[in-house]
Amino acid sequence: MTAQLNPRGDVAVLVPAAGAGVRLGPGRPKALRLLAGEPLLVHAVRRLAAAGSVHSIVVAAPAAELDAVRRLLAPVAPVTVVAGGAERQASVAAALAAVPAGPDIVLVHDAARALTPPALVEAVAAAVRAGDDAVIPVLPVVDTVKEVDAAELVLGTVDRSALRAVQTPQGFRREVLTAAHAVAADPLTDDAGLVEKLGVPVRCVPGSEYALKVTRPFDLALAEHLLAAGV
Ligand SMILES: Nc1ccn([C@@H]2O[C@H](COP(=O)(O)OP(=O)(O)OP(=O)(O)O)[C@@H](O)[C@H]2O)c(=O)n1
Ligand SMILES: C[C@](O)(CO)[C@H](O)COP(=O)(O)O
Repeated sequence: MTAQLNPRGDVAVLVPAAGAGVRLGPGRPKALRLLAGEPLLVHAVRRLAAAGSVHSIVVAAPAAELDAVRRLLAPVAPVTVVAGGAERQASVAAALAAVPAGPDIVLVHDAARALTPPALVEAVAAAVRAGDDAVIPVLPVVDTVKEVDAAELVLGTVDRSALRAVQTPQGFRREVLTAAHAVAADPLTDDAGLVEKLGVPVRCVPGSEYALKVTRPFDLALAEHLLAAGV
C-alpha cells in the first residue's frame, strides 16, 4: 500500500533525491549529506509534510540507498521510496509512476532545496488548483548576464528583465505532467521544460530565497546559517 499523509489532500509530491552531488564535492549522495546534523532529504521531506494539502510523497533515492532512505524517513513522514535513475528526469519519471490514485495535482521538488517553506508548496499547489496546468516558482535575476563564446569572449549583454531563475516545487495538473513525461526524449533540467514542449502554458509565481538549491559548498554553508537563524 502507498503511504499517505493527508487522505483528504489533493497533492502528491515527487522528490528527486538520487543525484550524486558532484558539484558539492566528494561524499555520500547529496540528499544524504548532513545539514545541521540531518540529511538534506530529511529537512526537505519534513517541510513538505508540513504542507496541509499534501496527500502523498514519493522519493526517488539512489538505488543503493533504498533501505537506508526508508529507515531515515520513517520517523519523519509516511513516504514511498523508489529507485531513481541516471538523470534527474528519469528519477522524476520513476517517482511519477508510483503516485497513488487520488491526487489531481503533482508537484516535483528537489531534495536539494531542503529549506523550502511549506507556504511555497501551498502557493504553487493553489495556483494549479485555481486553473493553471503548470506552475513554477521564480525569482528575478539580480546580476547582469552576458552571453559568451567558447573562448569566454563576450558576445553581448542579455536583457535580464525578461529572465527568471527557476526553483521547485514545480506544480502540474497530474495528467499534464504524465503526458509530458510520456513523450519526453532528451533529458531536460526541469519538468516545466517538458510541459513547454507540449505547448502547455507555464505560469510563474513568486519563489522564495529560502528555496535555494544546495549545489556547491557555499550553498551548504549558507543553508547552515539560515537554519541557525531560525529558518
Ligand atoms: N540522477 C539524478 C540526478 C539528480 N537528482 C535530484 O535532482 C535534484 C536537483 O539536482 P541537482 O541539485 O543538480 O543534484 P545533483 O545531480 O546531485 O548535483 P550534481 O550535478 O552536482 O551532481 C536533486 O535533489 C538531486 O538529488 C535525481 O533525483 N536523480
Ligand atoms: C529543477 C531545478 O531545480 C530548477 O532550477 C534545476 O534545474 C535542477 O538542477 P540541475 O542541476 O539542472 O539538475
